[in-house]
Amino acid sequence: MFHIKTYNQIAEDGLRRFKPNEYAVNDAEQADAWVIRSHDVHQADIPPYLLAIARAGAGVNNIPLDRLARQGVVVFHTPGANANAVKELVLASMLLSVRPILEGANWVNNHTFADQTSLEEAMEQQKRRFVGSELRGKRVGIVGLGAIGASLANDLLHLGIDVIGYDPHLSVDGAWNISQQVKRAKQLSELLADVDILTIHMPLTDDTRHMIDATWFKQMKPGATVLNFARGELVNDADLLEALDDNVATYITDFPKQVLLGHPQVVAFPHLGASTHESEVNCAIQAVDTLKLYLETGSIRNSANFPNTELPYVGKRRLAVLHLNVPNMVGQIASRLAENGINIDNMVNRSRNDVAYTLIDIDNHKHETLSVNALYDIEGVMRVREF
Ligand SMILES: NC(=O)C1=CN([C@@H]2O[C@H](COP(=O)(O)OP(=O)(O)OC[C@H]3O[C@@H](n4cnc5c(N)ncnc54)[C@H](O)[C@@H]3O)[C@@H](O)[C@H]2O)C=CC1
Ligand SMILES: O=C(O)C(=O)COP(=O)(O)O
Repeated sequence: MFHIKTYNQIAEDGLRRFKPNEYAVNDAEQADAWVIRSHDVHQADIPPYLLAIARAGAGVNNIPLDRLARQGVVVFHTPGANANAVKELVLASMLLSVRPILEGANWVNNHTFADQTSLEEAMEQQKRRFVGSELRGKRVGIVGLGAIGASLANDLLHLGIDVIGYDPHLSVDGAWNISQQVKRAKQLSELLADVDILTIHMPLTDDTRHMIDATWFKQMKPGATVLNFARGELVNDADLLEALDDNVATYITDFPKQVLLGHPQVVAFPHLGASTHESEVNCAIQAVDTLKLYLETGSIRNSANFPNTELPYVGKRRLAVLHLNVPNMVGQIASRLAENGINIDNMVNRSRNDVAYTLIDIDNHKHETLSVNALYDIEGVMRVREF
């Protein structure tokens, strides 16, 4: 029986995939794994028995990935599972940025009129205040062409928008998802100087924190709009406030900051990007399925801190070893097994940055006295599991 603890609102459709005879959800403090969304793991105590954390969502900046990797805790996330929800909110925000839709709705809702005739007269007289412009023909710059950025780029083309993208780390697979009509900026400056709307879709990392600062804003056209549905900490708020007094007309974000609240040129949502029923279900299902795969077979899919490592589970005795990525680990593991008279039947070893993972299927008949302690003796082994 595995024990699972959840943080945040995780869709029932996902949690139901934990079969009650094999999993207990939120019934014990000592959980083998957590399922979370934006819960801040940086401040959390990580118990030694925790095997994995599954983030039902894309961004993993709320999780100390490297520290957990060295503790042998595998972190999963759900790439692309909420991209459509974010994209649709970004599209809505782009429409809000060119037409004073909210202002018009607020005006009509916040007034009282003597009768229908006076309502209609007032409307006809006031509507000139709410004239906007169209998205068609505008130029939009997208920074980060991953699941959200790529899907957005393709849809914007259908709206008659000129799209230019920048992503220095774009994978070949990622590039295949993007229409050839999307222009590629080789330098960020090519994009910034030229767009009416800039939208950010890159992850928050130590390299990107506060990256969007005065050097970006100063290159932008007067009257430009900046959309940030990625993370608040990507932006230097002081520089943004100066830019809003200067050339940037509007900032629309999913990540409100105290210093920006109430600013007349700022529209902020309470982190609603992934909050659709469809996206919550997609994320929860993907998170639970990858977690179950790991807990039940040792295979790692969609991890954010360990290499993806899959070995079909054929019911043989299996050892799963999380270890540092240093020379001769596989040799040492194989020697220990040989010393114990154990024959390796099938094996896979993958590495990622400082850590690595070795999955070994062993001969079913010769292992009965095997103790995983023999492998823990090897320096650099973080965790050994037996199936
Ligand atoms: N508002 C919300 O509720 C949500 C926000 N997000 C945020 O959006 C981010 C992106 O999400 P996805 O598109 O699903 O992730 P993704 O991993 O598919 O795409 C991120 C892209 O950013 C690119 N990138 C990395 N560093 C870059 C840089 N310095 N300059 C330009 N591009 C760079 C990567 O190469 C990748 O193609 C997430 O990391 C998360 O922070 C994601 C989902 C929901
Ligand atoms: O997936 C992401 O990166 C998100 O920002 C969504 O966050 P949430 O699951 O709504 O707390």
